[in-house]
Parts: sequence; structure tokens; C-alpha cells
Amino acid sequence: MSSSRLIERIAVITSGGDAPGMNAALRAVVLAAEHDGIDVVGFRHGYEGLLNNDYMKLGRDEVEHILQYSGTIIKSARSERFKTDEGGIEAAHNLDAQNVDAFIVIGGDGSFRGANHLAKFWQGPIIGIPGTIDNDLFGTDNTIGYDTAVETAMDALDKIRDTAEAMDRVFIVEVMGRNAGYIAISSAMASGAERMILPELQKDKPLTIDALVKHVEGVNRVRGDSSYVMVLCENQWPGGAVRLAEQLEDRLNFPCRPCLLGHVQRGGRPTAMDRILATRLGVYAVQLVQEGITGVMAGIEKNELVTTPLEDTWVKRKVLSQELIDIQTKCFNPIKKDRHKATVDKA
Ligand SMILES: Nc1ncnc2c1ncn2[C@@H]1O[C@H](COP(=O)(O)OP(=O)(O)O)[C@@H](O)[C@H]1O
Ligand SMILES: O=P(O)(O)OC[C@H]1O[C@](O)(COP(=O)(O)O)[C@@H](O)[C@@H]1O
Repeated sequence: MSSSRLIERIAVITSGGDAPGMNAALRAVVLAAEHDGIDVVGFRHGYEGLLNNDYMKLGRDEVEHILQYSGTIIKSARSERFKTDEGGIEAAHNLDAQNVDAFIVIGGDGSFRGANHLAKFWQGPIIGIPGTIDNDLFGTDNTIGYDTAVETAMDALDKIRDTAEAMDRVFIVEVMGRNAGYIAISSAMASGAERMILPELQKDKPLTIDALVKHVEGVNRVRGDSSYVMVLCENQWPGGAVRLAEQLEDRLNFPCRPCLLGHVQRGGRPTAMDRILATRLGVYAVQLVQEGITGVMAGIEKNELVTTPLEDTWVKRKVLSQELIDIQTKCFNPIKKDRHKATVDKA
């Protein structure tokens, strides 16, 4: 929907789980707005700040040198209160009280649901910028923070491989992603992991401990004494990596160790990719509100700036690349070599 209007003040929040590059997106919004003569206020702690009328003015001085840091200078939070009608009305009232003409939210699908909720009570243009390490939003190839999270997970997996290799151990490394396997598949591929457990791979047929034991034993048979690193997407095994390592160790003859990467993946220096993505999307969001466009997420697909209705970002499903899945599970599956060898031996 579009109807061009004069925008004099934009409000921005960072909401949900923080993601590396959120500061870079904030900076871009502020600098682009300032370039066009628009004021920016940042409400602190996500939607909670809208309810508490907790805001700060954001100008060049506040944002100039923040793009190299993760976290968010206006803080992030999850807010249950905001989800109610009373919360929506209160938030709309506070935006009006601050003479806000347009609203930009940097966050994930929950934050975008929140934006749609706000739109029921507030009339100005609302734009979403995808900021989540999970990369689980339809309408953009990458979300802000995802690239950095993968880089962090890969770095950790490389380090774990050193011990796994030196001591012929099995490691189960649990990465984040909520219900999406993007971080898991990318970090598994980038680090040469032997196995990955993703929601997308056990939708129809849940994995069993027997299948995993068989795989570890198969790899061991093919390679002899060797390391084995399994990347486990969170929420994909009851009890997570700790329980899975115990279960495997009970069945196998070698030590199995769990490692939970956790919130390490949400920190650290944002990669150049994330800083550039955040910068482009922040500038684009400011352009969109001035064009009177509302209810969409700003994204980048095939290197082109695109918009997607907010609801589509969570209703439609971005599909994990089958090419990547095939490389990992078929082409590079060490057990396949065993089968090939057996065929050769027979011949
Ligand atoms: N259905 C909803 N209606 C209104 N607000 C919502 C809704 N879902 C989420 N929100 C708001 O967005 C916030 C962030 O959502 P959350 O799912 O925690 O993170 P993310 O945006 O990273 O997915 C929530 O704490 C809540 O305030
Ligand atoms: O920091 P919390 O509240 O424990 O949340 C952890 C969740 O947040 C994330 O890091 C990011 O998810 P969202 O972007 O949806 O907030 C998930 O990968 C993880 O499941």
C-alpha cells in the first residue's frame, strides 16, 4: 500500500533476540533520515519502550561509530504486554504523543507480527527490517545477523575439530536457529561436519538414536580411528546435545562430548556482509516510509532490494536449499564411500 506523505519524524525499535548488525541498521536509518531532514527517535527495549514511553533521540553523534558492535544501543526485549489490544492502543498513543509519522522495527517474525498488531491501532507507515540470526524469514535471502552467526559457529566448529581429531572423539555441537536449520547447515558445510540434524531433515521421519549410532559406526569403519562432528540444530533432540552425547556414548566405544554454542552466536563483530546488508536495508526502509509504503519488510533477494508483505514473511516458508542438503547428506556422506568401496571390492 502506498500514498506519499511528508515524514518529519521516524521511530525505530530493535525487538526480539538481538542480532549482530542491528546497530549497523540503526545507524543507516538515522544517517539516511538525517540526510533527508527527518528526525529519528529510538524507543528502548523493543515494544516495551513503546509502552513505557522510553525513548531517546538518535542523531549522527549517537550512531556514527556503532556499526562494528553487536547488540543494540537502544536495547532489545520481548514484550508480552504489547500483544494485547490495550498494549497496542497504548503504543499507538505514545507514538502520536511524540509526533511520530513512521515506524521502523528491526527484528524477526515475532517483531513483524507485533508490527501488524500495531497497524490495527496506528495509521502511519510501518516497515520491518529483518534482524535475526535464524535467517527464517521469507522475502529476503539473508537476515541481518545470520552471516555473523554462521561465521562464529564455523570458527567454534574448527576449534572443536582440533580436539576431536587429536583424540578421535565424537562431538555434538548444538547451534541456534529456533525451528530453522540455516545456521546448522551452513556451519556444518563450512566446517566439514560429518552429520547435521536439522528440522527440515526430520519433518516426515524423525531421526532415531539407532540411525545415528549406525552412522557414527559407519564413518568409523570407513575411516578408521577418526574424529566425528555432528551439528545439532537446537530443539531437534529431546534433551539437546548433552542428552544426545550421553545416549551415543552409552552405545559407542568412544567418548562423545556435547558443546552448546548458545548466545555466543549472537555476539562478536558483525561480518562485512551483515554490516552492508544492514546498511542497505536501513537506507531502503527510510526511502519506503517516505514513499508512504506500509506493512512490508525491506529485504534483498538476488542482490535486489525488494519488499514483502509482513504477513508473508512468516506465513510463507523460505525453503532450505536442496543443493546444500544434497551435498552434505549424499555427495559428502562418508558412508557412501564405504558403499562404493564395497562395490569395488565385490567387482
Ligand atoms: N502475535 C503477536 N502480536 C503482537 N505482538 C507480538 C506478536 N508476536 C510477537 N510480538 C511482539 O514481538 C516481540 C518479539 O517477538 P519474538 O518472537 O520474541 O522475537 P523475533 O522478532 O526475534 O521473532 C514479542 O516479545 C512481542 O512483544
Ligand atoms: O535469547 P533467548 O530469549 O533465550 O532466545 C533464544 C532464541 O533466540 C534466537 O537466538 C533468535 O531468535 P529470534 O530472532 O526469533 O529472537 C534463536 O536462535 C533462539 O532460539
